[in-house]
Amino acid sequence: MTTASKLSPAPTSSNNIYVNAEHVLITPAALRAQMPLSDEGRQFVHQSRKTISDIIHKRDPRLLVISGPCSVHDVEAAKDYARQLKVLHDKYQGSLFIVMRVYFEKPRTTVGWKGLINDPKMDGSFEVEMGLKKARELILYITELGLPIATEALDPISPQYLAEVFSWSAIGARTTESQTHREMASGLSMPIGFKNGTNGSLGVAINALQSAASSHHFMGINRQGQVALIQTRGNPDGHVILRGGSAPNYDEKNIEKCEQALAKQGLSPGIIVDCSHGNSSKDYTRQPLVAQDVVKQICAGNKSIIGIMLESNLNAGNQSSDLAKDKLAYGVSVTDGCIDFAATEQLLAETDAQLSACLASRIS
Ligand SMILES: O=C[C@H](O)[C@H](O)COP(=O)(O)O
Ligand SMILES: C=C(OP(=O)(O)O)C(=O)O
Repeated sequence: MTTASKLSPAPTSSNNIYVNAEHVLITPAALRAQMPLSDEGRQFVHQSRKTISDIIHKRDPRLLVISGPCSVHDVEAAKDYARQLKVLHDKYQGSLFIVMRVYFEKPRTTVGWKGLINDPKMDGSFEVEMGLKKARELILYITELGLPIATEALDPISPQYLAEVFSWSAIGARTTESQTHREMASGLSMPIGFKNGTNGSLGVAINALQSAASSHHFMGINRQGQVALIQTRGNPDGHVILRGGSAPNYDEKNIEKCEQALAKQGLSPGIIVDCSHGNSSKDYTRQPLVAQDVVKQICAGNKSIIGIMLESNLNAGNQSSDLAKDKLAYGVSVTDGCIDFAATEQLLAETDAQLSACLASRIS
């Protein structure tokens, strides 16, 4: 110990040194009571989850299509997108099971806007309670339309507020290796896809599948917002999402490599191809090319590919999330670039036409 004269004054607590403030939020139970999921909505989510599980386990030969904006920042534009996607959902239900990508939480490489829940006004005011309410309002609306919803499970607390409405979730490339996310996935009620790592590593996703299929005990919150010991059974509907890394990984060789890695661990081969991110080399216009290649593989006999993911919005490209509200273009992503709705519609029409011809051969 140095002498007292050399010591700086001790803080009054040795904890929270770098914490500026804490604000207590509405509890999950209170939010759910204020904005309830109807009985019909619950039944719809249950049925949608079951359909996705059937696709994963090859009891349903259709292709799962997860399509929607990289992130939601404008609830009205997202509703507009949902209404248009619902038409395609119904039209192509013979060959495709179309689910809307509704991403509220963005994992950033360094820093940046972290999504509608974290900062709904996009101005650094971080009104998280407003974000949770806007998110819940949107997913209840989409459910009422009769369109299933997919999201990324990033924050380990938000599922108590929203997850009852989601039919599918992803664990992202930046968190697939995280024990916290694997534990959370082991208790989530919907099928969960694990992305390969941002560097392309497949091993982290395979390890995650094994972990999330197992039972875990960990600290979390309950519906009343209390810290609780959560004990899970393990999620039986895990699968891999190939999203590419420094190079794409959707080609036949990489799909085969993934099938072999899954088989080696005794895991059933369920693979979704994310047509964006590393697989499009971050060029959104390449997404249809990726999807077409994947559909070609399926029609050539591949049985392990169960779905595709598209980053799609009303309008093409992206714009900065730093723009003033009145300068933001309608229906354009503020995160990764997206294909527009017309391109999405054309791609899904082509996919339906090609798959319809080879669907029967997918039933093993
Ligand atoms: O899907 C979205 C982005 O790729 C992800 O959130 C990372 O974004 P960033 O690298 O711009 O932070
Ligand atoms: C962040 C995403 O993807 P990834 O985790 O693959 O980077 C995403 O799908 O929005």
